[in-house]
Amino acid sequence: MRMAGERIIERLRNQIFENIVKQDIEFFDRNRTGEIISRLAADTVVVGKSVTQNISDGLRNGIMAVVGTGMMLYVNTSLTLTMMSIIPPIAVAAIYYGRILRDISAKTQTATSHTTQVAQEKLDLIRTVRAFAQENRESHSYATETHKVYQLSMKESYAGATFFSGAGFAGNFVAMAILYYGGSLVAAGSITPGDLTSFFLYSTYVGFSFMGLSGFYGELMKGIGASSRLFALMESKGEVEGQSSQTGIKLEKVTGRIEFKDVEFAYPTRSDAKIFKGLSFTIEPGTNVAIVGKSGSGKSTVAQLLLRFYDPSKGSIFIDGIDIRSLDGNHMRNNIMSFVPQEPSLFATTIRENIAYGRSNATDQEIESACERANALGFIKKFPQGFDTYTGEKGVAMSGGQKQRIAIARALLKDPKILIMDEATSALDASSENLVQDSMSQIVMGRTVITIAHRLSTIQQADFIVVVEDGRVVETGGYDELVEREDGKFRHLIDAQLSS
Ligand SMILES: Nc1ncnc2c1ncn2[C@@H]1O[C@H](COP(=O)(O)OP(=O)(O)OP(=O)(O)O)[C@@H](O)[C@H]1O
Repeated sequence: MRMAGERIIERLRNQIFENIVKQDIEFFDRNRTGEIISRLAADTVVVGKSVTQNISDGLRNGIMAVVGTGMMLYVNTSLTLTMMSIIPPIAVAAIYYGRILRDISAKTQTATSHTTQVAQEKLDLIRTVRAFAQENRESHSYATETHKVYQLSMKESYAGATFFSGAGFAGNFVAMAILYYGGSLVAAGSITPGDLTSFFLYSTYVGFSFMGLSGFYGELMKGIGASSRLFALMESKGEVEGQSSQTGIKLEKVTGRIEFKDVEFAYPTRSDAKIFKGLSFTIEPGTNVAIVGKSGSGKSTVAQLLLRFYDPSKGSIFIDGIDIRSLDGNHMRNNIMSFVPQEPSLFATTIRENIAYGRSNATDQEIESACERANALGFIKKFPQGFDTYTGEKGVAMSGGQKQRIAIARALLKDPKILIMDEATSALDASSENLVQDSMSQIVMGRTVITIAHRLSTIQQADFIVVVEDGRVVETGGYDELVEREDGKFRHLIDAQLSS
């Protein structure tokens, strides 16, 4: 029974995590995922306990109660009815107790996961906390959260103490009633002293079984309280169909032509703030294009839409003339595109595993070659442990520039037809930036590259520049051509950057 229960829980947990990983990006924007994950773990423990331990306890106590009652009836019916008079009030009390436990359990699970979320968030930002000398404030906020869990646990204890002491008192009262009534039956010669003794023993067993069943019911209700969130997570589905599904067209031969056509978009969490109001531009295969614009103009959002983290509310995005909504999202991201995010975060593992992420079968030679093209090989080889160097949680043991070059190498290893670099050189110092810029000719070779550029100094090598403003494309052209336009938008951006 226990093994089967554990297997059910294991499957449940894996399925739910799989479901969470496949949610649309919006799910992660809306929810505090740390809280969900810790709640998932806490809920699974409670439900697991409920399924594995209590079902076997429940079965054992149920069988004992039925057999014991049969034996009691066999000895004496009226004594059995006296004994049974205790059941209706205890059953009613048990139902109330179960409901209270279910509600407290749900609240405790939420409070516990919130506590973990608070701790995780504060510890993730420990450098900021320390830099602003806010350790005491954060300790206090954690203590406040744990106090809520404590208060709920106390409530659960009070409810348990009230129910079990009440039930115990009623049980003792009935035991005395049986002795009194049984004694009078013995005195009247209706039953023998032996019958009364055996009846009393049976009733003790039955009493214990009923108490066990009440406890089982309480634990079951706790499990139900904890499982409601698990089932909600299992059933939750994202709004962007197919974002992570493996259905749709799998493009095998891609030239890398990209077209945004009349794209309108607002982030689901801020649906009234339109980022794009008819964005249209075309990128020819094999070109190196820079998207520029003021801060907050939506440059990074272009990458998010192209990667299909979100779908436009109007208009379409095409790759080689095919609407990306009809493509297999997984296949597209795995085989056609690579992405270097604005703030590359690394997994807490070795440099090698970070680079091979997404292509775990890559050979050492392929990894080295990708690093060479990203100008990362030099610094990696200087580490005593080379590719086996541990990058720290989220890559904290690497400098910003090193993280970016590792992220570029990771993207290049997949040899994508479309490479999206979201300000990929912003954390590099001047000399590292020059190194990456020097290797740009190797990076762009044979693919379409979209550089989402904040620092305009980094885009001189771009074949084509797209200027975004107020949700639309306001200018396009080559670097020299745009710089020469006296009243041009790009020229204004350059002037503004030079004077800042
Ligand atoms: N996940 C999100 N949910 C809601 N709004 C968002 C989200 N991400 C970005 N935004 C908003 O969308 C707008 C465009 O953001 P985006 O990051 O695309 O700008 P950007 O041009 O890349 O800016 P920067 O150059 O400063 O990085 C901003 O106003 C931003 O606040």
